[in-house]
Amino acid sequence: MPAGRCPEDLTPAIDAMCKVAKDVARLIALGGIESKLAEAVGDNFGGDQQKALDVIADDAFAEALQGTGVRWYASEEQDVVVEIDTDGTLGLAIDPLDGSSNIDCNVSIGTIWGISPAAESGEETFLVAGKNLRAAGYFIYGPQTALVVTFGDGVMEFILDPRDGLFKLVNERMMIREDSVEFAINASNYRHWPKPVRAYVDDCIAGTEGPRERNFNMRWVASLVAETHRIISRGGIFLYPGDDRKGYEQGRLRMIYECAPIAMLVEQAGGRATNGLDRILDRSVTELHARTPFVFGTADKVDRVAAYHDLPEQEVSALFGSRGLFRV
Ligand SMILES: O=P(O)(O)OC[C@H]1O[C@](O)(COP(=O)(O)O)[C@@H](O)[C@@H]1O
Ligand SMILES: [Mg+2]
Ligand SMILES: [Mg+2]
Repeated sequence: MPAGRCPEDLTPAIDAMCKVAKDVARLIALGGIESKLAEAVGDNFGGDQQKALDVIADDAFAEALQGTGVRWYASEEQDVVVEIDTDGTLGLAIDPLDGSSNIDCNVSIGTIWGISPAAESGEETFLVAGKNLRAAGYFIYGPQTALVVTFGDGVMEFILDPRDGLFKLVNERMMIREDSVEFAINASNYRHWPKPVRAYVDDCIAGTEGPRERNFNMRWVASLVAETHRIISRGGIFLYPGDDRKGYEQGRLRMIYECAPIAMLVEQAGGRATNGLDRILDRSVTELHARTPFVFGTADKVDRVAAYHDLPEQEVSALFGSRGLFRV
């Protein structure tokens, strides 16, 4: 990363992660030729199947972060917080490989991370509100490998130049556009969603004939990183609500190493990130792998989702779908 763009005490950790991201990108490019990266190798603490690349990426980041000032390492792929460097002053939370279900089909995947001040224990470091984060970012491994990062003063985008292996600054201040008509949600779970979420999506789908009086478009990549990159690049809204499936009461996404870092990036790009109602960065969880419902994107769209939660019961039920209160 070019000098002066990153706080000095974070530079060794960020540089180390950039080196690993380059290796991971190369490994992904060789997937299927040299190794079977999507092969199932076990289960993680959250009950998800671990793919070979999940474990390779986790090992590589944990090793590279040694001696970079990181004391506590909280990873999706580790049962508990790991102490890397007793003298370190930082805590690093990481989803080493996001979008694992896309490894075998050549679709964008990524790495999400957030850095906070280290406290005396791993729990005290990570079981606090996300507004404590000093930096957050993701690497996206797609047609281009990119780093999108914030240190609390806007969001920068760097693209990896394969000719010299350097991350080059291409966007000094990414801002979420407000005019997008795209929403992202896994619609196969429609019947499980809470009524306000169904009502919100019903109204998008109703298009010009519904209360929104405009047509919308839908995208679902199933890689949070890819979804975030699209929304930060051109606007829209993402929803992964809690639903009535067993184990999905708080949705699917994990607060500490997925939602909080993405929420910081989204806010720094002028957007909003909530659990449907409340700001993600004001909330904390009581377990390392705890999940949270997650809604983020263009501010007015995210606010609108919260407003649907405040509508009276009859306004969000299927039989009274006119959303009269929104029309007046
Ligand atoms: O398969 P679903 O339920 O649509 O969930 C997709 C979501 O799960 C995730 O893949 C979870 O992340 P991991 O791959 O790191 O477990 C997100 O990237 C994505 O948004
Ligand atoms: Mg993930
Ligand atoms: Mg993951």
